[in-house]
Amino acid sequence: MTQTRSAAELDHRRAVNVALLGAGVVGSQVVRLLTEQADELAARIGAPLHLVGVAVRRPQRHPDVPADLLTTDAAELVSRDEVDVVVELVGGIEPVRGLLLTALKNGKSVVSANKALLAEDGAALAAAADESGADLYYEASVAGAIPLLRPIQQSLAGDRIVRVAGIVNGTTNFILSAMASSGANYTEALEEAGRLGYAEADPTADVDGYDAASKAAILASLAFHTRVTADDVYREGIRDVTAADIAAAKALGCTVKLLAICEQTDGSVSARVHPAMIPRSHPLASVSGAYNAVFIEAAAAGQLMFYGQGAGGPQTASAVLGDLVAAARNRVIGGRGPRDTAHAALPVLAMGDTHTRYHVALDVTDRAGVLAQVAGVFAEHGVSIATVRQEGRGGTSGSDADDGAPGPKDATLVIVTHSASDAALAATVEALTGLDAVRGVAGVLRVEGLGRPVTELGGGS
Ligand SMILES: NC(=O)C1=CN([C@@H]2O[C@H](COP(=O)(O)OP(=O)(O)OC[C@H]3O[C@@H](n4cnc5c(N)ncnc54)[C@H](O)[C@@H]3O)[C@@H](O)[C@H]2O)C=CC1
Ligand SMILES: N[C@@H](CC=O)C(=O)O
Ligand code: NA
Repeated sequence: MTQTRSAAELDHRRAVNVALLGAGVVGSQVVRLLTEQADELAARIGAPLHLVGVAVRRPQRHPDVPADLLTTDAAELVSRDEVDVVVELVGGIEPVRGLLLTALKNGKSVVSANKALLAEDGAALAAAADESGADLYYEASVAGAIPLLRPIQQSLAGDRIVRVAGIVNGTTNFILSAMASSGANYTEALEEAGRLGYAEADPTADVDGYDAASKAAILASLAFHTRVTADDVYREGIRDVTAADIAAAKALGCTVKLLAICEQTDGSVSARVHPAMIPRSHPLASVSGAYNAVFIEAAAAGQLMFYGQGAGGPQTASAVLGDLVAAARNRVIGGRGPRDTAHAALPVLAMGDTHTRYHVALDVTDRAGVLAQVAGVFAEHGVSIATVRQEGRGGTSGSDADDGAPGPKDATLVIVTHSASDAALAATVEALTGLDAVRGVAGVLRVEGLGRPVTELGGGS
C-alpha cells in the first residue's frame, strides 16, 4: 500500500539546512514557498528543509521573515557548520563571489540566480564545487521560471546543440512589447517593469543588454561544452531602438525583439545580443511582456522551443526551489548532480565574422542616379541587396538651389540585404555616409529568421 509521508514522520536528523542570502523580489518568494509547501517539499526530498538564516541588508524591511532568522552578517551565515545549502538571491559580483566560493570550498551546495556572477566567474565556482563535491545549480539565472539549463545539461547531453537563440530578458521584452502594441513611452514602460519586479537593481543591466549577454554566455557555455564569459558576447541594448524602427519593422511584416543568439559553426562559437527584426509569423514574434522563449537546435533532436515567464518573483522562485529540491535530494541520497562540462574549449568568433541580414534605412536626396550610387557601395563591399523600397517624404533639401527655388526632394531608401558579415555591413554603412546624396543613416537593424528562411519581408503590415 502506498503511503504519503508527512514532514513529522520524516527523519529530522537528516534535515537539510538552508541559508538564504537576499530576501528581495525573488528571495521573499522563496521564503514564502518554503513555508507554505514545507510538507510537500519534505515528502519529495525525503527530509525536511530547515531555513536556518536569512541574510539581508536592512532587517526592518522584512516583516514577513521570522525575526530570529534575519542577520546582516552573510559571511557568518554561510560559514556556519550546520548549513548544507546556500541559496543566493542577492545579485552582483561582490561580495557574493567570495561568499559562494567559501561555501563551495567548505562542501556546501549553492543554488543561485546570479547570471552576472556565473557569466563572469562560473569557471571558478564550478571548480570549487568539483573540488569539494558540492552541487552548483543556477536554473533561475537564465529565463526565470523556464526549465532550460537542466534540459541542456541533462536531456540533451547526448545530442550536439548547434544553436540556442531567443528572448532571454523580460524587462526589455516588456518595454518593446509595450512600445509596439500601445505606442508606450520607453521610460514609462521601464518604470513599470521595475515596479513589477522584472528589472535588475540597476536597470541599465537590462536595457543595455548586459543581463541578456550574461545569459547568452551561460547558455553558450552549457550548450557547447565550452567556457564563454559575458565579455565574449557581442552586446547592444534597446536604448537606441526608436518608434521609427518599430514602425519600419511593422511595414516589413516584422517586429523588433532583443535577441540572444549563440551558435556553433566550424569549430568555433559565437554569442551575440542585439535588437533585431523578426518576421511576425515567427513564433518568437508573439512572445510579449515579461515572457521569454528560447529555441534550441540540435543535430538529432531538431528544433525545440522553451517558453514561459522569464522574470518575476514567484516565477523565478519556482526555478530556485526546483534547484533547492535537487541539491537537498543529493544530500539525502549522497552524491551530487551532473557537473558542468567545459571539455570543448572552443574559440569565440569575432562579431565582424558573424553573418546575418540587415535592414538599412537611408535618408537621401531624391535625384537621378542616387539608387545606382547606393547600390554600387553595397556591391563594392560584397553585400548583396535583397529588396529596395523608396519612401518619398515630400520634403525638400532646398537651400542649395542658385535661384532660390526648392531643390530635389528628400526620400528614404529602405534596403534589406541578403546574409552578409557584420564587418562588411559596417564598412558599407560607413562608406554610404560619405556619399553626397546620403543625408543620413536613419536606422540599421539586423533581420533574423532564426533557423527559418526570411521569405516574407516586404509583405507589408
Ligand atoms: N527579479 C527577477 O525577475 C529575477 C531576478 N534574478 C536574479 O535574482 C537575484 C535577486 O534578484 P531580485 O530578488 O530581483 O533582487 P532584489 O534587489 O529585489 O533583492 C536583492 C536582495 O539582496 C539584499 N542584499 C544586497 N546586498 C546584500 C548583502 N551584502 N548581504 C545580504 N543581502 C544583501 C537586498 O537587501 C535585497 O533584499 C539577482 O541575481 C537577479 O539577477 C533572476 C531571474 C529573475
Ligand atoms: N531583469 C531580468 C530578470 C530575470 O532574469 C529580466 O528582465 O529578464
Ligand atoms: Na530558467
